[in-house]
Amino acid sequence: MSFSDWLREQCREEWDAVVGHPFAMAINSGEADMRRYLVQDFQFVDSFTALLGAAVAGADSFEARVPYGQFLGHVATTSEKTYFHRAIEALGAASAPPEPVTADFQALMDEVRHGQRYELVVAVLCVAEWSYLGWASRAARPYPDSWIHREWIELHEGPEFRAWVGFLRGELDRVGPAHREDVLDVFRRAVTLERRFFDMAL
Ligand SMILES: Cc1ncc(CN)c(N)n1
Repeated sequence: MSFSDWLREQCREEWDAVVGHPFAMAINSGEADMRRYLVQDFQFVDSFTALLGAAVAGADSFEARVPYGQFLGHVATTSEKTYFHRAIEALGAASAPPEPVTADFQALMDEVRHGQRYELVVAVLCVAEWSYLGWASRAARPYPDSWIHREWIELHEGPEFRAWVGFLRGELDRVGPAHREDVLDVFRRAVTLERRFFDMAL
């Protein structure tokens, strides 16, 4: 079993609650009310983008920095950024202050970013992306007609996103085992926050 598999096993109950969460399943069926969720998630993505920057800085080789840089460009400049703008406008969703779970998630991301421990930065990124692949890969085809649901699924599924998650898991497998307990602690906290985030949106 790889280290990332082992981490997931330690949090199996919470993990399954995230990837099978009723809100995620409602995204997959095109029935989720996305307003509150997206307004909060746009705030999550701000700290997430900063965390990607910390991964670029903290990685120990050029080969490792490049995928973070590529994904950073993806989130910050292209599909994901325009998705938020288009979707929030189409839904007529008013901006809102961070919910407690959003603030807690931002605090965890800021904590590991300021701590500058690459293995902990990767642990949070890996939970965020791997768990999203988990629920999105459960979506049945054809995807929903509603572009707001369909595009959100497509952003977290497909060959490119799978390769990105594979890269993150590989990094965690490479640098994590030397810091087993600390990595598990951060991984677990991030999984719990993912669950709470979907609870908030429901
Ligand atoms: C809360 C949350 N977690 C993960 C993702 C996937 N980047 C997200 N957009 N939002």
